Amino acid sequence: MAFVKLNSVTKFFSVSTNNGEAEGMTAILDISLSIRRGEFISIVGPSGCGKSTILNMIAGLQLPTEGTVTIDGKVVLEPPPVNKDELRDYEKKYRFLSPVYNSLFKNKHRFDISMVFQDHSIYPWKTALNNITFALRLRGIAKEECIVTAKNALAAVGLAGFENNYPYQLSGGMRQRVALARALAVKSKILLMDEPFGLLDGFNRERLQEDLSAVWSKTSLTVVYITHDIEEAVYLSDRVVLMAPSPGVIRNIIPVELPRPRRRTNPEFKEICTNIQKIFHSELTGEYEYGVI
Ligand SMILES: Nc1ncnc2c1ncn2[C@@H]1O[C@H](COP(=O)(O)OP(=O)(O)OP(=O)(O)O)[C@@H](O)[C@H]1O
Repeated sequence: MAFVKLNSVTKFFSVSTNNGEAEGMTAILDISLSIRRGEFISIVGPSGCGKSTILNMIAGLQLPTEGTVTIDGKVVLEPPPVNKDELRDYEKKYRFLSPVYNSLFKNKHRFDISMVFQDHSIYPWKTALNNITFALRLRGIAKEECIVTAKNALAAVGLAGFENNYPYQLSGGMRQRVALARALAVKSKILLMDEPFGLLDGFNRERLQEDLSAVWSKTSLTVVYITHDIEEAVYLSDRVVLMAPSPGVIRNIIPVELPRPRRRTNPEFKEICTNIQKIFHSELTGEYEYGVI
């Protein structure tokens, strides 16, 4: 059964032209996608095809223009009402979007989602440990438990011994590990990752992919992962969703049925990567680089 579901979702943005007139653009058109609980799914596609827009709608940060996004059968975000009284109820209903409200309304329904972005988004004035304990404290967890959980999360991503380092005392890869540790520590059910390793060098990126895959295998976390890197998508995912632009649509969904941990040198692994590249070659025109779209 689908855990995260996009039902015929279209997203339309209005933008202003050079002469100040409003103009519309359809970022994604009629997208349907069902993601199983505990599944690791990657969305791959050229720049501007709507990958981040999909992630934002799952997170409840953007509202679909048409269609719905549901998590566990519940609509993530409904259009705001025009009537003032109804608006008050609407705001109450969607308080879960703020972690502070999450801790205040623990027993109310909420969608447990963590996000990791390309720029690590960790607080520069807090140590690695305190970046994580802060997120846990917001969820109403007791101080002592926060410290234990944060230490374990840092150890899980290879940062034991760096608890008291500030972000400026860590490398880019280590900072991204802190962001990953924070996302894992809060024990959300869904992890949304928007090109999280995109700024790292090849060596660091591969190490982080391996660690993410190992950590994910031990959880029941549902992951939606955005990348431009086909090899990365095949390494990490149960299924790879291929998108095409203008407007953004799903072209193909490719299952990756290889045992884990995966080996990039495995001929079957390479074959899947090559097949996906072929699909892109046949679908798209324009600039194309080996392995990265
Ligand atoms: N708030 C917005 N207002 C107007 N247009 C937007 C807005 N957000 C996104 N778009 C447009 O929607 C389209 C899809 O954007 P989106 O960021 O989802 O693409 P993407 O596939 O994630 O791109 P990239 O790989 O470059 O990050 C783009 O053409 C973008 O310009």
